[in-house]
Amino acid sequence: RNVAQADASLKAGKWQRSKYVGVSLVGKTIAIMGFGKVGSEVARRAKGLGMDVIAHDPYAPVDRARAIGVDLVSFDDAISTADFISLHMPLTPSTTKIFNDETFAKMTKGVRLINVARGGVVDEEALLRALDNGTVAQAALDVFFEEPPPKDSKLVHHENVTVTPHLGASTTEAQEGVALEIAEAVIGALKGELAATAVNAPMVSAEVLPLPRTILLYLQHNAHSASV
Ligand SMILES: NC(=O)C1=CN([C@@H]2O[C@H](COP(=O)(O)OP(=O)(O)OC[C@H]3O[C@@H](n4cnc5c(N)ncnc54)[C@H](O)[C@@H]3O)[C@@H](O)[C@H]2O)C=CC1
Ligand SMILES: O=C(O)C(=O)COP(=O)(O)O
Repeated sequence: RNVAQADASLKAGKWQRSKYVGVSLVGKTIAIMGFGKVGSEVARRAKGLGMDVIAHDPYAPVDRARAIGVDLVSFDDAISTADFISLHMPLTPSTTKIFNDETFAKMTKGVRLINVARGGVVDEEALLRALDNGTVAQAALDVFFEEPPPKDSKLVHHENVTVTPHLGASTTEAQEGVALEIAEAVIGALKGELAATAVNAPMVSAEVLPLPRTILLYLQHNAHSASV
């Protein structure tokens, strides 16, 4: 129902019921691009709203998708059949600007795009063109190529775009969860346990590689620095 725009309109003293007619989700197809922790939870909720859910993820296990009634499909099949496309893949060299003029051209006219992953997976200039030519009817963006985006960003000010300032993980509960997870990981690492969630460390325990922990951490840190 265009809640954000309708809220701003009513607060500005207007009563525009016909302007803010929305679309139903029941029976619509949503493509989840990236079927990991967030994507699979979005899929569960979309199912609950009566949507048909398809997903694209080159690495997701088929049985995990099947268990919640989701079909894993190719990138092109996902974007060309969906009414809604929700992005949940990481930003990597192969996903950078994966949504561009060429891929927008394959989408159903009037598709709605949600990006709560990373701004860099979308070519923002191409998204503006797709919004202006009606390929994308509406976009909801939580993330931007540059954060914060420039004050005069045409995307931010576009009437068919709803924006939030990178609030995807911003609930009291989620932030407590993150704090606890980090504290537990640090305690575990200092005890010499495997650092299962470290992005810059090999999964080798202190027993296997018998070096003092401080030297291990130093080596792990510098291995990462050397590789970026
Ligand atoms: N807006 C926000 O505040 C937040 C944003 N994020 C973003 O959302 C992303 C997803 O988060 P999680 O689900 O926790 O990560 P995750 O690692 O559990 O899931 C990412 C999934 O994307 C898949 N993937 C990798 N390359 C792909 C490709 N080329 N095409 C399709 N799928 C691909 C992976 O196989 C994996 O299943 C994160 O990388 C992060 O950038 C995450 C949390 C909060
Ligand atoms: O966890 C993520 O990937 C997020 O995007 C959340 O953002 P933050 O870590 O709160 O800056």
